[in-house]
Amino acid sequence: MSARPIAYLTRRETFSACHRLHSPLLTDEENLQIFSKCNNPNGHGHNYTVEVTIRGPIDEKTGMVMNLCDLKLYMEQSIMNVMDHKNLDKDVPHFHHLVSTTENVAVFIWDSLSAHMANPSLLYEVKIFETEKNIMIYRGERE
Ligand SMILES: Nc1nc2c(c(=O)[nH]1)N=C([C@H](O)[C@H](O)COP(=O)(O)OP(=O)(O)OP(=O)(O)O)CN2
Ligand SMILES: [Zn+2]
Repeated sequence: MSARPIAYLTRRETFSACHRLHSPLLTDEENLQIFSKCNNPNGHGHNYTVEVTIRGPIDEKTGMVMNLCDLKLYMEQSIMNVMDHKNLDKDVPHFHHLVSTTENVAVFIWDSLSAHMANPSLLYEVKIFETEKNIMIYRGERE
């Protein structure tokens, strides 16, 4: 029996949210110095694009790594229902005490997807375009 080919499957979603960069671990002065305009108490918004990539063997019977309908559902549960048209800092409990940088948003999405997926070991990458110029990647690595 020959080894099954490994493929990568990506689905993209976009969501809109507002936030303010303010860390509870820093003083008000430090927050202003580090985050400058992004520390404005009025907050600001982004149209985020998120790409979730699945990596795994192509099933010989279904011809799929994962059914895209399942990935769509996982992304709705983990991303769209939780963050779309929300204030990340006020509406998402995870960010009540954690600064809502895109790095932290990416880790939050990874952990949330892992909790919803039938086989979380297939999750390969979460990539977020915060703006057209600012892009974050998280692959579940920790040190
Ligand atoms: N490491 C991080 N640094 C910054 C983050 C972040 O999430 N991680 N976030 C911000 C701000 O929230 C915001 O995203 C910065 O936006 P802005 O400077 O407006 O974005 P652009 O670089 O695309 O804007 P231009 O002014 O057109 O260059 C800041 N830092
Ligand atoms: Zn921002």
